[in-house]
Amino acid sequence: MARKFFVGGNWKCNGTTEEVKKIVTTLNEAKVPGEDVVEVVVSPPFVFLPVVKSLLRPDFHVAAQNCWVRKGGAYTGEVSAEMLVNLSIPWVIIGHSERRQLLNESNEFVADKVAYALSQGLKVIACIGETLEQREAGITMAVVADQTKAIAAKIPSWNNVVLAYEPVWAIGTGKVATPAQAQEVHADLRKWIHSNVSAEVASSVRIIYGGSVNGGNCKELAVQPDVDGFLVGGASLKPEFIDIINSAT
Ligand SMILES: O=C(COP(=O)(O)O)NO
Repeated sequence: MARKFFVGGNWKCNGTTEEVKKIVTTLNEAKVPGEDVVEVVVSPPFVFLPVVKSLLRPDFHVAAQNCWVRKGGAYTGEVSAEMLVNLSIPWVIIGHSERRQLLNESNEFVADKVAYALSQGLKVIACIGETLEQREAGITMAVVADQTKAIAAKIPSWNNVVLAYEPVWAIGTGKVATPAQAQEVHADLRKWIHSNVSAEVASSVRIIYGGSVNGGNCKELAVQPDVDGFLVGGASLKPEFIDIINSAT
């Protein structure tokens, strides 16, 4: 089954109003393939979601970088899925490794968040990935399978889920996974989904790669059969993000 290429831009905790407006101008002026070829979703910090959404070209979409695990209420500092829906924000990134590590978000907690966000009608970029220690210990597949299993156990459908494999050792380090490393994990993840979810989901779910993707390395990654796109951090704040979008296969 042909899977539409997906390019996400995770702006993380960066930007001012002026800076995000400049990025949006660059995106709006970019010459890129149509939505039938590549799905582009940019993810500014919460505070800039309304302004980015109001200025962004209609064929690109926005995501929040997180949302709360249940209905809003006495949860100081949190942003609920309902609030994102109210702002017509269609996507949300959940389980990014920076949150798993810095805020101790467990596999279960991430899975509950994915399930709740889907239940409110959001589309989810669900992040998984192993640490350098886990890779060096040879347990990469066990770790990402556990992370995926927790999510699979809690969601009724994968229709609105994009799975982002982001090896922690490649995030922000400039040490991108080789095409072979990325393809190996993506293929194993698709096999795991085939055996534990369904053949249909395995062939249709997009598995995207994140971790030091840039304009120079995106093409050799994009041609890998089980790499369906990217979740880009640092480079999504730069004009080279357009090159990454244009690497869509
Ligand atoms: O965290 C990342 C990747 O970040 P970098 O591209 O800066 O490695 N995506 O969500």
